[in-house]
Amino acid sequence: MITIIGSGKVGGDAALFSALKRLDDQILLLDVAEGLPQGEAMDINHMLSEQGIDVEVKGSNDFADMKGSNVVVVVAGSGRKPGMTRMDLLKINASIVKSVVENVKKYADDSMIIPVTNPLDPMAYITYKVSGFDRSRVFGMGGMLDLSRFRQFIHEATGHSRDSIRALVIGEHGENMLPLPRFSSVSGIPLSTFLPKEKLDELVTNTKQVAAKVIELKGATVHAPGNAISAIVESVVRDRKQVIPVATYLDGEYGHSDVTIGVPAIIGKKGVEKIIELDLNDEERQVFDKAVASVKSAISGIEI
Ligand SMILES: NC(=O)c1ccc[n+]([C@@H]2O[C@H](COP(=O)([O-])OP(=O)(O)OC[C@H]3O[C@@H](n4cnc5c(N)ncnc54)[C@H](O)[C@@H]3O)[C@@H](O)[C@H]2O)c1
Repeated sequence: MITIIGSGKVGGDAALFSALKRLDDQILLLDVAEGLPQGEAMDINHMLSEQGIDVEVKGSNDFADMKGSNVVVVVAGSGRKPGMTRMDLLKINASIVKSVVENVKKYADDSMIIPVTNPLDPMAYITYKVSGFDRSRVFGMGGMLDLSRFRQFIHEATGHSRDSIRALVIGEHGENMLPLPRFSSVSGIPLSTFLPKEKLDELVTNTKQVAAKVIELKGATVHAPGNAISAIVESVVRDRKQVIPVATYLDGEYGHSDVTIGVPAIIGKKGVEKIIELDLNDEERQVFDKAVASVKSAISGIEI
């Protein structure tokens, strides 16, 4: 069973995409808001009925219902309002994530947890610490979404099919994210073959800023994060061993310890099966280290 805790905009969409991809026979939506997960589940089940898909989506306010889950997505909490940074959400969401993870520990202590609530990297740290799970079982979704945005900008700039574009974004899911043109390609051919440096710099800047633009225009980002969650869940449940940037706990990798930050990792049925260490150049390393410092500073302000 896949459990999604937080049945708001992103949680609802993650359930929808997961059901359409038939990632499990049972998907549970949990929320503290009475009626919301039940209504969301009914709405999705009605759609699945027309599609002829035998995935059962259930909505509940009872955390005990997550017993038996192999994957738990934590997307409970407030979202960014226009003008807010992800860090503004830190204090509000830290206590929500702590209490939710206590429940995951209580009812689904064999599961993997995918934190999504923002600010993502500190929330992934809280999740890791509060759960006490092995670090391979806690990996946050942030970079997967950022890379889909980077991919879209590359598609717009080159005109090449989205299918042929591979992109990578690591670091903080926030102001210090690190889109990596050097590790992105069109059909395996480096991006620099297609676009001059100034254009690549522009795409990097746009990738960092576009979430705020979507929030300004429609109030929240919904479909791209919902889909990105389902992509990570898919790599786990189908043991695809895809290389996906996830916010996971570093223990010496990239020269850092005791911090949770976006790095590329092989994601399969055992969760994070291997962290891939890229040979970053000086410029990239500087941004990555700044991201680590930013997350460490956020973490230091939270009582766990
Ligand atoms: N990591 C990412 O890439 C990414 C992308 C988009 C959104 N987010 C984050 O995801 C979170 C949710 O965003 P949203 O737009 O779906 O918000 P939303 O307000 O639509 O939904 C959040 C839901 O969480 C529920 N909730 C609050 N406290 C809870 C608790 N203790 N237990 C269970 N449920 C609880 C609320 O009732 C609400 O239904 C936000 O923090 C947002 O910033 C992260």
